[in-house]
Amino acid sequence: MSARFDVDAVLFDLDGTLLDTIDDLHEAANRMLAELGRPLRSREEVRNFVGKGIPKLVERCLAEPDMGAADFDAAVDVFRRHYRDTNGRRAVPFDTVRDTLDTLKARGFAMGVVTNKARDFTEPLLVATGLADHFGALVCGDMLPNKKPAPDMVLHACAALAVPPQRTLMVGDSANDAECARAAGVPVLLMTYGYTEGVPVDTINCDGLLSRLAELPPLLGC
Ligand SMILES: O=C(O)COP(=O)(O)O
Ligand SMILES: [Mg+2]
Repeated sequence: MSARFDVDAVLFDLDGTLLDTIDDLHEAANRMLAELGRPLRSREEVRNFVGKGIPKLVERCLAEPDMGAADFDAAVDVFRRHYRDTNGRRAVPFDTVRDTLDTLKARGFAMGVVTNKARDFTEPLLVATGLADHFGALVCGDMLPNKKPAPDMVLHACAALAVPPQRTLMVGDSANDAECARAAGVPVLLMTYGYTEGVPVDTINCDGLLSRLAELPPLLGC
């Protein structure tokens, strides 16, 4: 089968692309808000707040621009304490993720995860969901100075996999992934079911949309 993308490596976003993590994030956010005496957030609100890492999620949940730095840092610590407990409890791979990763691994593709989630939460989550063994590179939001949408994390993952950006494809769910990949010179596909910070996915500049990950292997020639 001819490949639409002639690549050796595939990089995946995590939240909203490989894993449905909203229930765990929502519960941790509302435990934090309850502990701080603030109004709770709906699942849909938290879904729209995910994408730029934990401090940004906490900032969006609180929506208190005048909060001092010390209080804000304390709120982030409260969120982290609760997320350590909820992380991985209800998170599950989206439909066809596991089988597709197995297929690509068997076909010899190098694979990496590029997520704005912090490393301390990403590693146990990949283990809890049984995905950890698929990836030769893991680049998390607190490992480099610049998170997605800056290109740094994708370039770092390419270097770690020893595959040049022009032989790599990114699969994500948000404008953060699309802009990051584009800036790194990597083509990018977006899942239609993910977390887009409230932006309609079909308005984001990318190389194509997938409604389930099983649509990916044929585009890579398998
Ligand atoms: O932690 C986040 O805000 C989003 O994580 P992601 O980059 O895996 O979508
Ligand atoms: Mg995402």
